Amino acid sequence: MASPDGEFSIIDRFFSQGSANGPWFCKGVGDDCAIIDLGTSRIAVTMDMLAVGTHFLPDADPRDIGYKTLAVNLSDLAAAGAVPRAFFLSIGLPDKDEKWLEAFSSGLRELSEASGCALLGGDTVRTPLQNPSATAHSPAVFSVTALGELPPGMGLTRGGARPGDDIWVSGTLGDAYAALKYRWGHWAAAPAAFKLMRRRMERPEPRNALGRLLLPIATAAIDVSDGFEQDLSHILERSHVKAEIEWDSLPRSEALQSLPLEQQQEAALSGGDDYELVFTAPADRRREIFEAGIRSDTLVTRVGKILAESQQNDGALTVYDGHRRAVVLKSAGFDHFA
Ligand SMILES: Nc1ncnc2c1ncn2[C@@H]1O[C@H](COP(=O)(O)OP(=O)(O)OP(=O)(O)O)[C@@H](O)[C@H]1O
Ligand SMILES: Cc1ncc(C[n+]2csc(CCOP(=O)(O)O)c2C)c(N)n1
Ligand SMILES: [Mg+2]
Repeated sequence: MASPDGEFSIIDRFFSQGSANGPWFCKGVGDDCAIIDLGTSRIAVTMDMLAVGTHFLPDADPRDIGYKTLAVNLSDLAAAGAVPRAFFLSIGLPDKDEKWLEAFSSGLRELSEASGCALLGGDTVRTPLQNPSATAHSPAVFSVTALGELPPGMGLTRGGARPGDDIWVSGTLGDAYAALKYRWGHWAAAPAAFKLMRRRMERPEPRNALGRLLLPIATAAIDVSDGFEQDLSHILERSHVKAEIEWDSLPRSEALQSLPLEQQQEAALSGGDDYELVFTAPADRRREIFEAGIRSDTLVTRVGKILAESQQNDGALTVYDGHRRAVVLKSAGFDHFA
């Protein structure tokens, strides 16, 4: 459920009314991508802005910052099932730090080449430091707009889940958040486990190959940026359904499983920064989904079921442990303003 003081209430109140004003048929604000229908084809468009301090630790490697800035946008295209084709980059620089720019642009280029998504334009401005005595002088904000291609009439959204559908997750959940908690000094982990989890935080793998294969199979999809529970709830709201999840079936890495259960639950259910896909599909498509997982070399795990809105359970989403007791969540997930 969105907080009345949070990020989503700002979007709802001030920025959700515009989609009827233009001539392009497009699904309205509220999905991972705007899907623009040009008749003979469709284009999925997404924009994600990132800031040092909010999305990256102040000492993050600028190569990883470049890589992740594009990766999180490709992840939104994956959630629509779109093939990444092009992106635009805006960047604010306090000064001309060539070493930083070299590293940032090489990380960006690495994923651009690997994904076939080309940098076609952007904007570069000076963003003076507000506090001249600040020691940090590396660029602070970057924004990418990414465009992906969809076949005519197609495109996954958050809105198509139906009662009886299975709920699936790609990859594993919780590693990036656990790495962040370790870096903040809040949690402990063995060095080898931290190394694996840190990689997941620094270099998320957008699931575009899987997303593309799910296009004719899945009924709804979203990528997990703000936390599994919160992001699945967006599917539930927009599809007007409820859901139940089996905690024991949620995919977790061995590294995460080395942490105490409470920490695993906080990280996997509400941590965020995973950039995995959560998607729904009818139960008779299971074999095709496993095949899509194999073809895209991506782990796919069935974690729960979509219920009708009228079906009895306490909230829209209940996560059950192995004894059929509801798992109580410590946090509602990431929100910039809540
Ligand atoms: N300032 C804004 N103006 C118009 N629409 C907005 C604005 N901010 C967000 N949105 C829209 O609100 C919806 C939810 O945004 P949100 O950023 O949560 O989605 P997301 O990009 O999938 O998530 P994340 O940013 O965590 O990757 C999206 O459809 C997005 O395009
Ligand atoms: C320094 C630091 N602090 C916090 C986090 C975690 N984090 C930041 S933004 C976000 C959600 C997605 O963002 P958005 O909704 O803007 O796309 C998450 C889970 C991090 N990675 N680094
Ligand atoms: Mg998204």
